[in-house]
Amino acid sequence: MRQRLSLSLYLNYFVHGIGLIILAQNMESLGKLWQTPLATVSYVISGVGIGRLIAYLILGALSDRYGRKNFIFLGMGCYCIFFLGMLVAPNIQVAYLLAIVAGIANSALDSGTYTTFVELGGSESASNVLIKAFMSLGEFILPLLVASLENNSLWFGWSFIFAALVLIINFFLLLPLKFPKANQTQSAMLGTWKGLSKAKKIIITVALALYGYTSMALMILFTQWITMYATEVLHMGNIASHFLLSLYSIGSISGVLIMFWLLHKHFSELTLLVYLNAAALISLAIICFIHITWLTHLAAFIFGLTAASGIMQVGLNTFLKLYPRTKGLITGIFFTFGSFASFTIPVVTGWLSQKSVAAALEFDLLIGSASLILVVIVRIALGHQKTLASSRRTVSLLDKIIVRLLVRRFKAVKTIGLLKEEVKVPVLDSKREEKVKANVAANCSDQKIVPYLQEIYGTIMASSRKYQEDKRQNND
Ligand SMILES: O=C(O)C(=O)C[C@]1(C(=O)O)C=C[C@@H](O)C=C1
Repeated sequence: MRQRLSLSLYLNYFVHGIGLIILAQNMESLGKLWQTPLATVSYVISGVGIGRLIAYLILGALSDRYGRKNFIFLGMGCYCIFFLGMLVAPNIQVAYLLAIVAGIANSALDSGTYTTFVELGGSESASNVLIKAFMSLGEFILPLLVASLENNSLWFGWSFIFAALVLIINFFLLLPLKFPKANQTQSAMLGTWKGLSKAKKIIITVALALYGYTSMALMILFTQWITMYATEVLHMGNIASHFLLSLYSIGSISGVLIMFWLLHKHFSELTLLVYLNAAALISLAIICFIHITWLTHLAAFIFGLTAASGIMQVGLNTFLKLYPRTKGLITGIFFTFGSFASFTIPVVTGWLSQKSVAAALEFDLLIGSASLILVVIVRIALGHQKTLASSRRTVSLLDKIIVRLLVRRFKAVKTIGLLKEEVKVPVLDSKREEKVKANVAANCSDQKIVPYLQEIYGTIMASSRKYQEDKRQNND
């Protein structure tokens, strides 16, 4: 059941990946449909950003109250209206409204899905990072679909209908599935805020919200300017310049898979964020300052591998863990900051590019530095988090070591047993046992737990005796 639910949630994001670029990929056909120039179609795309900006906060907060499933259905419904409506939109005004509906769809899906994955428990960060992988899959497949429709002289609208159909099928798959209860404090998150001063809580909250902006801005700015930077500043050819973006995409998909694996291995999320943001910044600096072709290629790949590996999703996840009772609202706040980035970055960099394209890309260094500083602040302020899950990991690790040591102890006990047998001495040696318990007390740094440890040693020695006696009886 849980797997079916996850799969359906991911399928929505495959369609969302298509939705993200379907207008840009069909600009010419849509321009003809509405009899408008390309620039006007591009203006319609900005409606998606407006929709997101309006909807995130409201829908996020509402999803805490009215259930995740309803909001996922709302998102799917809005996306269907967008995909099918665009094909019959009579004019640019209606198209703009539909673009806003797509933005609302995006917000509704996000506020219902990211929260559900956290509520499903388990390796929730890894799940939320996989959302990014499904988006990339949609973004990868749509251009191929559009190109093959074009090559076969088929109607461009089929790609829109394909996306709507997947959503309709998914609606029926999702309908019977049960969702986990919303906003239950997950046991794995207990104690996350414990022991933090109010000032620290405010600092962490503000830093994570701002990270919603910087982590989104870092990617958007790069994808918007890298091709032009390569042609104008690095004097690369047309194909080589476009290839940089492909390398970034390949890096991104690989990065998401690596991130998924690392999170499954229970790597510390915040430590990962610090390393990945640092690596993204270094690769960006290489592209900006060291103009050697092969190095630029490698750096573009590494930038995708790090900056677009789902570090935004991991940031959101940390944020959600801190506010387990208002996850929808937190998702809304985080993505509102992200939407604000998709709105302001094109404006700021457009203005900077009037000076030079290099200045536009170099602005990403500033964003990357801010991102790194923010995750370092959160990392330091939160310190080493002692959650139920992390403490259990520590216990498991220590148990592994203890078992190894006990195996060695039993080997020594076996030898003692054989030696005692040779000289016909009984197995039980009460004096020696008293001495062992006294040693435990002497070696223990916390006197309060001495009686517990001595009790454990009583059991260990009883088992040792039994082991020695069994060996005697079996003559081995
Ligand atoms: O030292 C011994 O004589 C042992 O056999 C080992 C050991 C122990 O586990 O430490 C086990 C049984 C004895 O009663 C005392 C100690």
